[in-house]
Amino acid sequence: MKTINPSQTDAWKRLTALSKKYEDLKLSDLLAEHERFERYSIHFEDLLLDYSKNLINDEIFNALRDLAEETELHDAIQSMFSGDHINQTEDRAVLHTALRNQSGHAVYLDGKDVMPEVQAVLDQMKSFSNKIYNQEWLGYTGKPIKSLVNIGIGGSDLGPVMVTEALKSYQNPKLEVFFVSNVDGTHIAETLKKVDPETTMFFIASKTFTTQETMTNAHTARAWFMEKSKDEQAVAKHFIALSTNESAVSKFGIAPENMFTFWDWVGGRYSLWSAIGLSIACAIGFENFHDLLKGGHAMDEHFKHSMFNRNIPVILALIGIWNTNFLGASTEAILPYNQYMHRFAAYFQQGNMESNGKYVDRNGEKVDYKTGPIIWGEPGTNGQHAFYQLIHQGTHLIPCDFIAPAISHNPIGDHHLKLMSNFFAQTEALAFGKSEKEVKEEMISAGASEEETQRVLPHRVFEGNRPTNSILVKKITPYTLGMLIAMYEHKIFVQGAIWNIFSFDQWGVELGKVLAKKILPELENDEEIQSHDASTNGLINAFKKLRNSKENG
Ligand SMILES: O=P(O)(O)OC[C@H]1O[C@H](O)[C@@H](O)[C@@H](O)[C@@H]1O
Repeated sequence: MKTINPSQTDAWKRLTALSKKYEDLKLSDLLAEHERFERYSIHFEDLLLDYSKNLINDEIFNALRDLAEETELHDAIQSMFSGDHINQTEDRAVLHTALRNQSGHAVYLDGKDVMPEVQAVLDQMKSFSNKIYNQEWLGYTGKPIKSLVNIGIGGSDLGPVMVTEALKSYQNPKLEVFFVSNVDGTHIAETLKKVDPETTMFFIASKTFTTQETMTNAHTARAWFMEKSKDEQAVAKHFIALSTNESAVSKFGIAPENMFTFWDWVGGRYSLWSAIGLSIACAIGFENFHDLLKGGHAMDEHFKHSMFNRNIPVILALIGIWNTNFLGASTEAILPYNQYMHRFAAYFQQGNMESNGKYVDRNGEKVDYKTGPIIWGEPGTNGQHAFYQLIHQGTHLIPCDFIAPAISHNPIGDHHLKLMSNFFAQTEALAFGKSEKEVKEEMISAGASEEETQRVLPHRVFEGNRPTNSILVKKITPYTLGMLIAMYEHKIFVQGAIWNIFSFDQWGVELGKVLAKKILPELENDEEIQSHDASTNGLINAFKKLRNSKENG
């Protein structure tokens, strides 16, 4: 991939000028145009993206599309799908799309087709997950497995958690799934209280098989299991590994036949499509897992082959760039109006922030423009009663993605209609707000005095003009969820390509890890510490005093 500084392109300069020219652009004016919805929305299969409630017009959109052209996005997409080592700082290809490739065509990496290996692991996953799902895999006392415990963190946790939660209505009711990620002993302790060693399968999920949190939790789980079973042979029936690191897996004591492999060209935060997704396949059944892959692949094809102005991930990415780099937004909220998707925003917090949280460009130089936004969100309508106040009337511009299914898995009474009325109401309210005139009329007709109306008026006015995307799908099925995940993955990719940063490394997580390793032995005794700065020394020494003090406990 070539390195092109986006802020030096003609399109960027035009966009800067356009942000001044249209600084008074009003969503209420834009949305008065009858064809606005037809022109600023896209259907792809059962998915609809409405991006008409954004502060863009044709001139702005064309300049954004030119930015994509000028920064050679076509070549970047081509490079990723064709297995170039686009993760240059780690000298790796980025081929998670091969894991869900349903085309029947080869995917070459350094001249070798990776599809046979991908298929072999999928076959292994299929046979294992069928046994678990159908209650045919028996534990060391001959009972079927009832509890699945995935031990992993970051990309080896968030994807499996998010998907198993989102697809809970597909789960075999005979199975319960648990996720242990935090090194805080509470996480594993509380989980072990709920499971029985005779009927529990532990999935040790770690790409590197060296991550401190995961290995600590895995050792604790194995010690607990050994204490209960008192049988070394029994481990093979209750522990499997999902990893790229064969030697560390065998050192831990897991036999090769109980290891499900993947490859260095699968980034951790893109790995739910790989063996890391095995807990998903076991919980919802392999066919459903396969549908998830198919949905992801459908979005890959759309992304690869659609023109930029009809390309959902590209459009989302360009709108994000407009909001971030030209309208001053620093954050984006993801708001699924679907309770099952309650971990979706948390999942893309890692997906987006670990990928595009970079201040150095592909030349190793500090960027002079903003890169990845802060991602957060909660399911609607909970968020409405928590943080929407700030989105409506705060001083920050917070572009939001609203996501909802037309059909609920739980069609009870009028719950879904109420949920959806909130979904539609919020984007309307954010766009149009409420004028002084409206507030005045409303208060007077409710019997408020002129004086009271004047006093409260400014507080009850909503400026509006807050941009949103609305994403509607028919139903949250494995296939649709696959499409949605791949849609955001590619949005992140497009933004990273345009921002000229490396989206597939994560050096930023290293420093803290290294320092924690250095500090750990210093905590193992009660000696006073002098080896750090004033604050860190002070904190460590206070911690040592506190843990030894007799008072309160
Ligand atoms: O799967 P592993 O190797 O245990 O890594 C877990 C996580 O570790 C680090 O925080 C990062 O590298 C993440 O991208 C990764 O997902």
